[in-house]
Amino acid sequence: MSGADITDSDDGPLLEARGITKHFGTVIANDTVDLVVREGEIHALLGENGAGKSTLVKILYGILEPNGGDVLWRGRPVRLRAPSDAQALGIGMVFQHFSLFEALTVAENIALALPKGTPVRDVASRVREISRDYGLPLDPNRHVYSLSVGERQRIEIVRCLMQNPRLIIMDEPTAVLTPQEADKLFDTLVRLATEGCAILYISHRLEEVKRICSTATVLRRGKVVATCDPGRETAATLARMMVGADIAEVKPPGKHELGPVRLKVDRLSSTPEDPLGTALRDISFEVRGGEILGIAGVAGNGQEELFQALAGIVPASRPDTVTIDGNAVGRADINARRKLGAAFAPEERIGEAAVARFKLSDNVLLSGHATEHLVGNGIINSRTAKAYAAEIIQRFDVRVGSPDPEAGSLSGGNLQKFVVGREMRRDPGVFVLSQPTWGVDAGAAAVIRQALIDLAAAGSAVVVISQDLDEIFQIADSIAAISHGRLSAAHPARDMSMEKVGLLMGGVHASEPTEDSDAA
Ligand SMILES: Nc1ncnc2c1ncn2[C@@H]1O[C@H](COP(=O)(O)OP(=O)(O)OP(=O)(O)O)[C@@H](O)[C@H]1O
Repeated sequence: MSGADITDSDDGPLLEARGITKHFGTVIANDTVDLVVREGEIHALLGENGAGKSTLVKILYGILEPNGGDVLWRGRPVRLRAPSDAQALGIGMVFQHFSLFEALTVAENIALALPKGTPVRDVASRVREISRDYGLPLDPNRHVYSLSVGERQRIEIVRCLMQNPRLIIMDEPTAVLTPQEADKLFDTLVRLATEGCAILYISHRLEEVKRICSTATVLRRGKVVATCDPGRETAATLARMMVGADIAEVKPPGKHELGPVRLKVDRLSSTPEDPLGTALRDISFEVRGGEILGIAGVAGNGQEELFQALAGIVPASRPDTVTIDGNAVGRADINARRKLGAAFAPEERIGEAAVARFKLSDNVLLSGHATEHLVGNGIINSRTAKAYAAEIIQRFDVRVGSPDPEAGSLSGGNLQKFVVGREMRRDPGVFVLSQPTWGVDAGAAAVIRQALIDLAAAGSAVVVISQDLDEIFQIADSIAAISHGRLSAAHPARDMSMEKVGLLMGGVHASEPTEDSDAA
């Protein structure tokens, strides 16, 4: 793409949404929303969870049809019935969850998105060109399974760029990236913007919005409540626009005595069932009562496998590989571990943590049935389950359209609040969470982080597996990093810096020799 072929239109802004309204049953997800996106601007779309951001961009990309309002492209009304209509205009979208085939190469994956019959060889040379021009290093012949999450995202971006877009929509693109990868992405976006391409950018990370976006439209409960230049705001003023009130500051864990070891992992190694998974190699650590251990790492380095081993979803080879409050549970399943007072909140909300077609009260049963008297004599106590769901909704400010909706109708961040809240209400003695605030807005993230700090202060042992280093530094007492299935030693958070953790995430410890003593 060259800057020369992008001409400013006298007809109107690149994209304009006028009075867009979208209902889901009784929920008004977008309420007469106006939005103007101009050529060459990086435009943030901000709002707390459930504010209507995803709904709006799905309408602009032709995935959803609005109930009312108009979309104008260069001043002319357009109807977007499918993504192909949006693409034909020059609108591209980079999704948060990538739809790539692991067993195919980069070039083969991209060819699938192009008109039939485009030779893979031609695609490969275009990929090389684009990746060189935009500073997006990508080898077209590599297989997707061998790539990091950052590299996978680059495929989506290159795929998008091959269609010569005038507007790129990005939904939380940095949530899965290391700080270094995020910096590279920002360079690319700024470069694209200089060439006239517009970017509509959804992010809950307000500091990065301040850094790269020149305009922001703020949504609250489906309505536009502000447009501003984020560079002239502080993260706090932006958050206030989103929420309509000040956000509570997370109070860092004060000095406190640690209790006895509550979770112990001893020489955990594993061979993944999934050939594309990561083998865990000789992982050992301890977490005491009162302690939050933050495990940093780029996705795909064994986090999922570690979570599954801790939760008992995949049993270890020896009972004493995992010990909870002195009980050797390495071979025990998740319910046996829950009965010992442990709780687990996985990264995947739909499928693993919650069932989309179940009501929230039924989702309470999913993890609570083993421990909470929700099932007696084979009969489900649905009244109690409903009361628990209502309690979680209230405490974690889960935004719902009706008192007990299906999990699948919640926005991503609201479902995450529900899942974390469901486990938290059981006051677990050992609590393991993966990406606890992924996709959660600043206000709700503060509530979740504070709740974890308070839980630890009351004597629980907490493990937070997270790619968000700000989060780890905000809440953890000690920090380790996982890379290529190996876990570094844990260090007190006060002795760590972003750079040190970044290096560990990059695997400086992974080449240290260790004995694989527990390979299953
Ligand atoms: N398919 C659906 N069925 C019912 N309600 C829905 C559906 N999709 C979205 N909603 C509701 O519409 C509202 C807006 O949701 P949307 O996903 O657009 O919010 P968001 O701003 O993108 O939130 P998040 O930051 O959590 O992703 C929410 O109340 C949500 O529950």
